[in-house]
Amino acid sequence: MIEIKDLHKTFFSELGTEKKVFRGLDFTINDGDFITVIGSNGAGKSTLLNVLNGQVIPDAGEIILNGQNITAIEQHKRAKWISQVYQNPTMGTAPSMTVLENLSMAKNKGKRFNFTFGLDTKNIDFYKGQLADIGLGLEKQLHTQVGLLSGGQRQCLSLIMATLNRPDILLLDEHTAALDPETSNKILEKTKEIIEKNNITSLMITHNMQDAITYGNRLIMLHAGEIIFDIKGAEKQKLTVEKLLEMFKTKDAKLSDKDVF
Ligand SMILES: Nc1ncnc2c1ncn2[C@@H]1O[C@H](COP(=O)(O)OP(=O)(O)OP(=O)(O)O)[C@@H](O)[C@H]1O
Repeated sequence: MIEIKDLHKTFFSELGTEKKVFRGLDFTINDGDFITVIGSNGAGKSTLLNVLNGQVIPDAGEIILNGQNITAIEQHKRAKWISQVYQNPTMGTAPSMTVLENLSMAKNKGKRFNFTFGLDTKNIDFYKGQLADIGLGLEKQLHTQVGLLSGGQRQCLSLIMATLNRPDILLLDEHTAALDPETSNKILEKTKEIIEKNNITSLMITHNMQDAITYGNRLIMLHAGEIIFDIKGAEKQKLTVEKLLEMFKTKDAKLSDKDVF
């Protein structure tokens, strides 16, 4: 379980203007939740993920992971528990290394003397099976440099690398937004399969309303740093794109009366 308690975060631009992104957010993520996160531009979606992964340190508040306060734990140390796939396919993989080298590195993440473990040849069949499932031909390119792969192939690899050691939480920041619709669907279906099979607690940001409805057991709508809708289970299954768009229109009225701007 992850508890976010009374989270505050303000950014200052170079010109000194301030942007209060979170003003006391409370949010609990239950074990096994697969939460889709939607919301307007600048609502704080990526900042929420960055607070969880340790890239952004909150001004106040606490992040509690399975009872442990991890608020002050550095990003590279949290990587043991928290994995992320980014929107940009060039992030999350090492371009000058081969597919198999990248997978081997991910498998050994968190162990001492990573690189001396060398290639993880004993799991090659498993890797080939995972890569073949997605249908982008990667299983035949284990010895290809990752920098030469297509964006879709790199995202496929990033997803498999991020989930190899079953993280406590998987963060997906619009991880299929840069892909064509067919490739995006393939990666989303594989994402769902991996999450469900391994029961990985996950948050997925998307601007695609249909994907937000189709995937996951819970949907949150973030606006001006507040969760204005939190829809679960059977209620979520009844959602339609039209209904979500209607809900979007009520977003300003849903904000609490804290000092927003
Ligand atoms: N490192 C930073 N420095 C300054 N401002 C930042 C920083 N990170 C985020 N912000 C600002 O905080 C606000 C929230 O940003 P965030 O990226 O979390 O929004 P978002 O909901 O993910 O938006 P989008 O849908 O456009 O990606 C924005 O106004 C953004 O400009």
